[in-house]
Amino acid sequence: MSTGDALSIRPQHPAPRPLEALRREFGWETGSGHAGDAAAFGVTIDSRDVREGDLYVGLPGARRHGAEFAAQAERSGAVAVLTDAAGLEVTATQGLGIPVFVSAVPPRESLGELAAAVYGTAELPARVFGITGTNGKTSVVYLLAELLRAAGMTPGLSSTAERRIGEEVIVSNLTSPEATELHALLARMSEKGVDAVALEVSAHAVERHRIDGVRFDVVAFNNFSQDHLDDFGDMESYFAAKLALFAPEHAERGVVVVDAPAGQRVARESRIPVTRLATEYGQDAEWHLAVTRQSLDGVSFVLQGPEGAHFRGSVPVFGRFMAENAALALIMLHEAGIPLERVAAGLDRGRIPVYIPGRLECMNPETPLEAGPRFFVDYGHTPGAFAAMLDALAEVAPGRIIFLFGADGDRDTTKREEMGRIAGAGSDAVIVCDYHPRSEPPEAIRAQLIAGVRSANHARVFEEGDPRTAVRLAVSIAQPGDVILYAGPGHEDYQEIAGRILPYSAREEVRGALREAGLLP
Ligand SMILES: CC(=O)N[C@H]1[C@@H](OP(=O)(O)OP(=O)(O)OC[C@H]2O[C@@H](n3ccc(=O)[nH]c3=O)[C@H](O)[C@@H]2O)O[C@H](CO)[C@@H](O)[C@@H]1O[C@H](C)C(=O)N[C@@H](C)C(=O)N[C@H](CCC(=O)O)C(=O)O
Ligand SMILES: Nc1ncnc2c1ncn2[C@@H]1O[C@H](COP(=O)(O)OP(=O)(O)OP(=O)(O)O)[C@@H](O)[C@H]1O
Repeated sequence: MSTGDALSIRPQHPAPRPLEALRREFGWETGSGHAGDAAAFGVTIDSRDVREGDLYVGLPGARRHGAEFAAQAERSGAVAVLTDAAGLEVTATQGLGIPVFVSAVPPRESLGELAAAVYGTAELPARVFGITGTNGKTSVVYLLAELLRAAGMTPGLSSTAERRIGEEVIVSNLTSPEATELHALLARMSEKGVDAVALEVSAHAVERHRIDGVRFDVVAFNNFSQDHLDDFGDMESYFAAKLALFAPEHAERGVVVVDAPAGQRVARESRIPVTRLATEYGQDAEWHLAVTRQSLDGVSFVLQGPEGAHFRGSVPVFGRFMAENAALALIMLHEAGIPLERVAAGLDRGRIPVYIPGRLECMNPETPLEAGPRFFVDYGHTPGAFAAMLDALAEVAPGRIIFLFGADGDRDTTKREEMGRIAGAGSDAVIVCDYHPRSEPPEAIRAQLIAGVRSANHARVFEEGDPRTAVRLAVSIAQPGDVILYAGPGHEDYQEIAGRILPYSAREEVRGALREAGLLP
């Protein structure tokens, strides 16, 4: 079941929270109206997501003040508004019939605790797992869910691709939901008997109080490389936002991949106890991972930890880093007191049957390599992800590598040349197409990417703005045994061009192109 157009998943049986009690607990002033004996059943910061009985929180934003939407929230059933002093002024002219409360501290700073109070999620019976890092968070979340299922548990998850509780699914627009959405989701998970929750935690989420009010049993850090410099300004601030997750106010304990200096620094500077994973035996760590076999169809590994803890298994997705993602997820379970033997008992010879939507997803796994190319669709959009994927492919690709990609408009522009350079250095042919140009001229974005590719002075470069044509061009130049990797769109089903959201599914397009070429039935 999908939840249609709703912006958030809500509990079906919310308890009433008297407004006056909330007002006193959080120390709000009454700006206008009276709480009376009204009660809130939910809380949201988005007027478009208001349900009957909600407390609407009008936050200042980059473009608008949320208080501007208070009247709209009232029309949709909000029973009260919470805002700041500036927001109170904004509401003064709206003729509201519901009370307006004013918080002395910026309301965002207490949003997590407020949402936990409204939805009753401050103490959860479920174990909660969180993963942060630049690349691979979504993959780790799906692996966690699969391993928890194997251990006999009922997982719920929140990732860039979707929020999921069993068959109840909502497509996400943020990697990490706002606190109000997150606590509503957790409340619904509790209703559905979820006993383990896997959450992707972006740096934005830590910095913008989106995870406040959640107590993680185990958090993990996998890797760190350039991304989001448009938001964080520099790498140190971006790093600091991720490191801040490793603090007692957020989590009990942590797991850190220490192959690279960033991970070693997280392990050193963490304010909670951490255990370390290394993929090199020389590296000082409690856990070590060794890849034992790999092919285009997946990777097998052995994981060894303290006091004889070990796991031998495989993942049906290629790349050493996928083994690392799986190892990280396994250690997180171990740290939460779920024995690896219990996980193994729920699997067939250690095979983790994970499906990660749009992450190195092979669109034609049945095509014999001697009959045609294999086409993968991926969500990678950072230099770090490109390097990891292309290094991994270099180890397993039987033929040439054809790399198809574009880059986000209106987002971190400084990573484009490096993405192009890595694409050029690691592939035999590169096709540069459009991704989400947004308000930028698409040809200017392509030119930056192509300059990067040419700086590697290696691959053949094709420019084809229309991704539908680019996909077909890739199929037409590929030979049996070649691998085509289309990085960027992953699971997405839209393209954002000049303020318009247009339907576009890379996966559907690739399937169509493969069918036209006789490579899919
Ligand atoms: C650039 C940015 O961070 N924008 C976020 C921000 O929007 P804003 O400040 O521009 O908000 P605004 O449009 O001025 O509106 C102000 C307030 O009015 C409310 N509003 C607005 C319009 C309306 O009709 N009704 C209404 O209630 C909004 O909910 C908001 O609370 O506040 C919104 C509500 O809190 C966020 O949803 C929105 O995230 C956008 C969608 C976004 O793309 N954020 C990115 C940067 C992000 O968070 N990314 C990370 C990392 C992803 C990764 O690692 O790959 C993530 O976790 O997703
Ligand atoms: N451990 C890893 N190290 C480096 N790259 C990885 C790793 N795991 C996955 N990747 C690459 O990064 C891409 C994005 O992976 P994934 O979506 O899991 O990351 P993410 O951190 O969730 O990113 P986002 O928050 O933008 O969704 C993958 O498709 C793959 O190309």
